[in-house]
Amino acid sequence: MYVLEKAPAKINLSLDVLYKRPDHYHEIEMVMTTVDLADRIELIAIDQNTIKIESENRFVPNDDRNLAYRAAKLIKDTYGIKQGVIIKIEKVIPVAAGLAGGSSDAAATLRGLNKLWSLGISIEELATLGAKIGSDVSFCVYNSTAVARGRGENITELPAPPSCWVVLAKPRIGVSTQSVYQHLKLDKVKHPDTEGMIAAVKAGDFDEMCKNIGNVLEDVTLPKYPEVRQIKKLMELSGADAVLMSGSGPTVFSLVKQESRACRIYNSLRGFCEEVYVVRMLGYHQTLE
Ligand SMILES: C[C@@](CO)(OP(=O)(O)O)[C@H](O)COP(=O)(O)OP(=O)(O)OC[C@H]1O[C@@H](n2ccc(N)nc2=O)[C@H](O)[C@@H]1O
Ligand SMILES: Nc1ncnc2c1ncn2[C@@H]1O[C@H](COP(=O)(O)OP(=O)(O)O)[C@@H](O)[C@H]1O
Repeated sequence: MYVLEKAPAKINLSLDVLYKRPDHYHEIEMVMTTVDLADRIELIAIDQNTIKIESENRFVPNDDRNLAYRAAKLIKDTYGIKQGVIIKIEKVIPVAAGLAGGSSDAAATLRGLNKLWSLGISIEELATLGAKIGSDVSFCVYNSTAVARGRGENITELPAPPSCWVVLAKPRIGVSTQSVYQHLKLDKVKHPDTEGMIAAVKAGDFDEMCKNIGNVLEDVTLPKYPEVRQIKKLMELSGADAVLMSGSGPTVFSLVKQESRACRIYNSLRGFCEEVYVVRMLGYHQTLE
C-alpha cells in the first residue's frame, strides 16, 4: 500500500509583523498561496514499527531532523499507531529558500498518512497538529490560499487568487528565519495593507493584488544580502507586474500576467542566478483522487 502526495511551495503575497510576543515568536498577518513547484512525497506502508526517510538531496536530513519524519512521529504518537512507513522525498523546492519546502513535506506527510492509515482526521485537526512542527505547517496542510495570523498557525481560507505566471529566483545564500525576525526594527517598518490584499484576492483583481504586495521582512534581508536586492531590481526592469521576496528570503518572486514577459524575466535572471523557475500560481488544493 502506498500514497502519493504533492507538496507545493508557498509564497507570501503579503507579510506583516505586528508585535513581538512574550514567547519570543512574532504576531504576524500574512496572505499566503501556493505555486506549482512541488516536492513529491511517497508514503509506503511497512510492517516494522519504524519511520524511514529516503531522499537524494544532500541538504535534506534523512533522520529525525527531517520535518516529514517529525510529522509521521507526531501522528503515530498522537493516535497510537503501531505501523511503520517509508517516506520517499523527491526534492524539487529549493531548501532554506523562504518557500516552506520542509513545512510542505511535513504537511503532505500528515495528509498522506491520514489516508494511508485510514485515520479520518479532519483537516482542522491536522493543521493543529502541524503547528507543533513549525509555524508554516498549518497553512501547508490546507495547501490553498489563506490569511495566516497568530504565529502563522491561525488559518482563514481565501479563494484562489487570479492565476498568473510566477518567476522564482533563489540566490546561492542561506537565510536564517530566526535571525531575520530577531533583527526586525518594528518601529521603522512600512506595514503592507493586508486588508487591501485580502480584498484583491477575494475580488480576483490581479492589478489590486500587485498594488498591495508587501513584506516587512525585506527590511532586514535586503540590506544584508545585496544579491536579493539585485534580483528584485532585475525582475522589475524585465517587466514584472509585481516583485517581492518570499518569507524571510532569499527567494524573490515576480507575478506576471503575460507568458512572453515571464520568459523574458526567466532569461534575464538565468545568467545571474542558478535556481530560476517559471511556474503557474496554484492557490487551491490538488489531489490525485
Ligand atoms: C517567515 C515565514 C513566512 O511564511 O516563512 P519562511 O521564510 O521560513 O519560509 C514564517 O513565518 C516562518 O515559519 P517557519 O519557518 O515554519 O518558522 P518556525 O520554524 O516556527 O520558527 C523559526 C523561528 O522563526 C521565528 N519566528 C517564526 C514565526 C513567527 N511568527 N515569529 C517568529 O519570531 C522564531 O524565532 C522561530 O524560532
Ligand atoms: N523535508 C525537508 N525539506 C527541506 N528541508 C528540511 C526538511 N526537513 C528538515 N529540513 C531542514 O529545514 C531547514 C529549512 O528548510 P525549508 O523548509 O526548505 O526552508 P524555509 O523555512 O526557508 O522555507 C533546512 O535547513 C533543512 O535542513
